[in-house]
Amino acid sequence: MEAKGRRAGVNANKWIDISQPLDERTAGWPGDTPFVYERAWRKEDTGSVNVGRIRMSLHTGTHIDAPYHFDDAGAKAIDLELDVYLGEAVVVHVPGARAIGIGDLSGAELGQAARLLLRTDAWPDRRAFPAWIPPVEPELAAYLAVRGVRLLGLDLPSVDPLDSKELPAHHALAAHGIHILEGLVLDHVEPGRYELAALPLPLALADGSPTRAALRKLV
Ligand SMILES: Nc1ccccc1C(=O)C[C@H](N)C(=O)O
Ligand SMILES: [Zn+2]
Ligand SMILES: [Zn+2]
Repeated sequence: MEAKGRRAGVNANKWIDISQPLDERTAGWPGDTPFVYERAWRKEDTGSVNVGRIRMSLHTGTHIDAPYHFDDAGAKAIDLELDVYLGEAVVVHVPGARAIGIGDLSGAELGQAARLLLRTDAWPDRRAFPAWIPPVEPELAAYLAVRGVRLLGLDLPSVDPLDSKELPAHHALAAHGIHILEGLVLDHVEPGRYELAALPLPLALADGSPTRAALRKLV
């Protein structure tokens, strides 16, 4: 007989939410479409149900970038391989970095994980868009690709400087087959090995997708 608390769904090793809540106060990219939820139909009126609709930039809160975001010939959200967004991930703490490069990861245990999540702590107040973020150095892409990394996630709204037009890190990562997950919440996550789930929506034409990202400690 299974011990109490060990049944499926009541496991002590719970999934941890690492997503930003989406509401009117979520800090979007300056000038981009703000998040709005509204009830298209109200239960008072329909007699049966509330039916909501949302309007938002796909790059709001916790989201993935489809390559089409920065490459007109790039893959759309629906085309992205599910395996990239499900599986073992390593969380590495890189606090206080001016930029995130190979040197910041040399001491880290990347192990066999194909997914690397960087906890920078550089966006402490997520209700306001940051004035500055530490960018990912494009040279990191080749270093990670050699180690088998296929997804780079971080607790920042971009992997490039906020005013960048060339987006060197986005392009370098894509050129090395590394997908991008932005806007994570990792304040409460200790470095280590986890299982990650962060699937994009099957948006057929889209340049990105919001995602509900979650981690579970690997034991
Ligand atoms: N929403 C925008 C509007 C204008 C210019 C850039 C963005 C971005 O979102 C860039 C960011 N590096 C991103 O991939 O999420
Ligand atoms: Zn994005
Ligand atoms: Zn991006």
